Amino acid sequence: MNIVMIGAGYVGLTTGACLAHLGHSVTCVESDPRRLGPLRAGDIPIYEPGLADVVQACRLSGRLQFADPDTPALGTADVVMLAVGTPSGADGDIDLAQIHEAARQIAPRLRPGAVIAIKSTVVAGTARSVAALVARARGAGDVAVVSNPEFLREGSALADFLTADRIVVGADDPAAAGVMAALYAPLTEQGVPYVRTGTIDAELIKYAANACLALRIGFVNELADLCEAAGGDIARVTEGIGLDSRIGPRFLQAGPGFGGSCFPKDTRAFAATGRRLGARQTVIEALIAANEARKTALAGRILQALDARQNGTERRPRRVAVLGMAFKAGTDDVRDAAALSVVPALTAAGVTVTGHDPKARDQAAALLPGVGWADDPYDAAAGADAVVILTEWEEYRRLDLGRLAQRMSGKLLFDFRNLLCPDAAARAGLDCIGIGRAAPPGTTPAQHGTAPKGSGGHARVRRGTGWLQVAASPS
Ligand SMILES: NC(=O)c1ccc[n+]([C@@H]2O[C@H](COP(=O)([O-])OP(=O)(O)OC[C@H]3O[C@@H](n4cnc5c(N)ncnc54)[C@H](O)[C@@H]3O)[C@@H](O)[C@H]2O)c1
Ligand SMILES: O=c1ccn([C@@H]2O[C@H](COP(=O)(O)OP(=O)(O)O[C@H]3O[C@H](CO)[C@@H](O)[C@H](O)[C@H]3O)[C@@H](O)[C@H]2O)c(=O)[nH]1
Repeated sequence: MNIVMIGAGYVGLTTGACLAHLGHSVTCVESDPRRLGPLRAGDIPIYEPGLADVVQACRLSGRLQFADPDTPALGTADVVMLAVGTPSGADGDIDLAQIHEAARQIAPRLRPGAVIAIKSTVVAGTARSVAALVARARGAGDVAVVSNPEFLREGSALADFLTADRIVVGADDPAAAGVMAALYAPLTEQGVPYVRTGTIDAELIKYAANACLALRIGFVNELADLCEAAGGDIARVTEGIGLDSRIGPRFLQAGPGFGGSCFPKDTRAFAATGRRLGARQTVIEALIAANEARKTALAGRILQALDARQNGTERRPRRVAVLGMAFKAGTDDVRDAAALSVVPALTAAGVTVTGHDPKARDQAAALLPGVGWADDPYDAAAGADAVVILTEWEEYRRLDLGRLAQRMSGKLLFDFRNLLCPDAAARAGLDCIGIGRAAPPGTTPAQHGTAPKGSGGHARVRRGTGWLQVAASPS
């Protein structure tokens, strides 16, 4: 089939390359020259493991091409997929401007019977409103609009697409449903489950899936706080609950709070949809607040421990190495990453920050002025009072703690991904403060702050009898 993919970002590029890999003829259309330029030159403008090889192979086979929005490929497309951004707008609700703009651009140029498939994450009712927009632009209702949400994760996007847990297609038009079934036949013939619904249900499935996964993480993060307070160990507790087959072991890793381009924005849009339609999602509203407060409170925890290590009244400049800018390992994406909350709060408190990330340094540097950058974690740690791990990169899991300790001037190690063994850290002379387990003797136990109403986006972290004000994320 002839496919045109509008938007060659994390989803469009991966999905387009995978559809070409499955035998379709795909043109990826990109309006941003900073992305289109490298793609046309044979480079990949994002980091996604394995993607460069698939793109290269499909280009050479002639099944994958890159074009600007003027491409004639639109006129012969069987399916045009929209994989443009759907960021948060006012009040957390979705901003559909890119979807509407793309639909307006392509509508007059499609052949009758073509199908528009919305791959972007969009709120319930979007496919229907886009169908009306397209019909108005064409003066005819001869192009159907279906919902085909994407469930891939960054860092494992290829495998997530090619061996998906399920494909969801929401189509209100039977002929369009048939076209989509043919598109995905190479995967469904290999046993990938295929869920056919109406457009509204498909749109709701996407948000419900993300909300459900985010809730697990929100729950396990608060459970970690309880473990710390009670003297438990979150790893043992999640192992114990995860063996219940109704719960399962995945997505139970406590950490700095969920980030990325999807969970924060999609939970906000889900909650906003509930408010707009008079069906409040109060559980999700609480989750959003808890997750934001958690990220903000991390910096308070670091500052509190640094303060506790200052001797007497003399205050000397404090230095912190922050390892991990990406919102998770395996990607260069920093959207809503914990680092974007933690680092500005540290610098606002007068701390000198040196950052490191194996893939996301450039993206982070553009958003974090005033931060120094190091090429490896040991250089980042040089002279640092504390080292803070925010992303679960494999190279941080394998850190040589003795070497790290030698480079540092202090001995605080905040392992906010629980990558390291506290005993090994102690042997290296470091006080390793993880998530959801007892703090090492002599270090300050966790005290978890919240961002109370009217705090203007600042979190207050309980500190002795007073409150420490910590600047919130700019994101
Ligand atoms: N990133 C993920 O892991 C993921 C997974 C599933 C779903 N989603 C959803 O998929 C959508 C895209 O996400 P993303 O992370 O790939 O975003 P992205 O910002 O990386 O990519 C979107 C691309 O679309 C391009 N674009 C916008 N308007 C265009 C137009 N009219 N013509 C051509 N190109 C245009 C932009 O320049 C950009 O490169 C969002 O709705 C997101 O919620 C993302
Ligand atoms: O046990 C866990 C799992 C994840 N996270 C965090 O949760 C966030 C999201 O992680 P993940 O879901 O792995 O990455 P995404 O690439 O954002 O993928 C999510 O968002 C996509 C966009 O909607 C969906 O397609 C995917 O199915 C959904 O998993 C990151 O900050 C992770 O560090 C945890 O803290 N603990």
